[in-house]
Amino acid sequence: MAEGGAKRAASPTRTISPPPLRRKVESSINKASAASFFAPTSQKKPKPISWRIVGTELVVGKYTPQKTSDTTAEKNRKIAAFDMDSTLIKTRSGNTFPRSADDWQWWDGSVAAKLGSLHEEGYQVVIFSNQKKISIQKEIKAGKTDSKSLTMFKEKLTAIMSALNIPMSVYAATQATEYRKPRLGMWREFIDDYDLDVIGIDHKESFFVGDAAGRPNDHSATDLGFAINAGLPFKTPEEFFKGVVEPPAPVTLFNPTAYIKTESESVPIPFTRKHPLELVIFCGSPASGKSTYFKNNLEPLGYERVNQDLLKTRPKCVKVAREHLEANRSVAIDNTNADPETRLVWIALAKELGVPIRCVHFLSPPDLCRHNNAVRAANKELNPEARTSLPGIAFGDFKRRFKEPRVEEGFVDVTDVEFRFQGDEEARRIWGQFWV
Ligand SMILES: Nc1ncnc2c1ncn2[C@@H]1O[C@H](COP(=O)(O)OP(=O)(O)OP(=O)(O)O)[C@@H](O)[C@H]1O
Repeated sequence: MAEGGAKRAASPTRTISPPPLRRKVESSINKASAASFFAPTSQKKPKPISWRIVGTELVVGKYTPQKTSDTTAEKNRKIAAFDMDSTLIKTRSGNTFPRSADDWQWWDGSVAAKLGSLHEEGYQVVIFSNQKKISIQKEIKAGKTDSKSLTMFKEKLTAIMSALNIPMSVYAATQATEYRKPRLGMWREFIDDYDLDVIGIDHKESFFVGDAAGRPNDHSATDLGFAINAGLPFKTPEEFFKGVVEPPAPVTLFNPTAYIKTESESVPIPFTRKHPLELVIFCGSPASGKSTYFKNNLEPLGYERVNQDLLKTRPKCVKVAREHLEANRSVAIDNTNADPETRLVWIALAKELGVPIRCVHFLSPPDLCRHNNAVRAANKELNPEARTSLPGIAFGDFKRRFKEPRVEEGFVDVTDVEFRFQGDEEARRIWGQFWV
């Protein structure tokens, strides 16, 4: 379990075809700003554990026993990957969250021996954990190195990895960025750290074990989604450590593949111009696909784009839209325009200038918009305007204000737009993963 929640019995292994091993996603994180790569804490006497902090979002620990034999294959390596909380360990106190660094015990009596055997069998052992309770940002800003929560995490992992005493590493995502499971940032970082794109991974023999499997009492399905994204067979701790078998649980994460249509289906009905000069306003949630739609459909027809994220204020938007219309250039207002009051500003402008006004309404549901938001923030190449991740409140605010646009408000027409994925194979591979 990543950050609290209930757990249940097992589901059988699921296997899916692996994605290409590695793709250079331009992280929003400046790696140069990260602490030196696995720098030992002392130059004189290297300790078995080294730590690396990436930005404020990822903690990486690597444990190398003093006396160890390298059992891993030089080619096509087998990976034994685990979630941590409620998978390898649980609290001793019985609390959902640990009280102190020593508030842990093995999740099951078989854990330590089993991980030791995996090492003997040539597996590379790694932990991928969501740890949003660890705070880094505040302390870095204050010029300190470690927060209390980070110190506690390091102490706990030092004890766990020392007890196992096998070569292993831990990746902990501290914020809701590209590193957070089910997203693949930690997996990519791991592949990068161990040159696994060169060495190769035996996906059939590798696996990921986690308790967030989407079963009725699970707090989420982020572990299952992570395994599917990484192309790893998935097991629950009950199945892996106790041999319990249960029917597969449905993946309860937002599955974007429903929006990826076949080639012929994926061509949206084209937007057509109705008047030589017109004002078009968009209405749709943040990250519903408005700007992408403009770029694909209206820009080629010669419409000018007015967008408040770029122009900052509504009066500025009105001023720029007016200038375009007075110069005989059709305009699209690429804002959310959630309610009739906001839309009235544009209807009034159109009326004043004697220009017909139309509305394009984006039907993308909230979970799709959240998905788009996460994909956009984490992938530079799918994010031409370098947008950062919008907070959840942005979606709630839209929902609260939203009133469906109607022709009676003063529009010539209202065009409903269903989301259809458009992009090349690489964009489809990224966008088609579980993100939220
Ligand atoms: N038709 C599409 N096909 C594939 N991906 C899309 C499509 N539309 C949007 N996306 C993805 O969703 C992200 C968000 O879309 P976009 O920026 O167009 O939304 P928006 O409604 O303009 O957002 P905002 O209101 O926050 O400005 C894009 O960066 C892109 O990754």
